Amino acid sequence: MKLKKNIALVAHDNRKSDLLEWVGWNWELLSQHNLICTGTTGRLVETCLQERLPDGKPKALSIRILKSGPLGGDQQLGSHIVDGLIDMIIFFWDPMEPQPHDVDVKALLRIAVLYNVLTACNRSTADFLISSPLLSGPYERILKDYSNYIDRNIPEGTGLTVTAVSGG
Ligand SMILES: O=C(CO)COP(=O)(O)O
Repeated sequence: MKLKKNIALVAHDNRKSDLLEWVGWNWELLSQHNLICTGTTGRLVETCLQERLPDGKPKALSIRILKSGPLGGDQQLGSHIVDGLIDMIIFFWDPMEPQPHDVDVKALLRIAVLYNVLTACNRSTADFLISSPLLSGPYERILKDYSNYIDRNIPEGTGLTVTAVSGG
């Protein structure tokens, strides 16, 4: 993990105001990192940060806006995790309302655990993550070795040939 972190920011509609308040509180620190957001969250975060940047500095902001969550944004973010492009996720998901893309949300949270990505789903955890002394230095994220799984024997007769793929 480099000094400049790749931080994903995502919130469901009922939690967007909480996330924006948190972003507003931490704007100075956040604007020093690369931000990756799902669609609607991203547009709101961008506006929130641009309003706070000193005049003439909006270009200093590094923010990538993916598709909206229900339109595939969570899956895009999951794919970024698999590719090693995300260091931290601040994901204020809604514990009180089902989402049309609940399966995508679950998949995103699963893949974040699998790849040992820092994940905060509430404000207290987000506060602890953003104020961690580890944030301002390089950090080696330990990845579990899944080579036994990758090299597992597939029972004969499936018609499948398992070929090792570099990097798993
Ligand atoms: O639904 C989301 C995450 O599951 C967030 O999507 P939006 O940021 O597009 O609202």
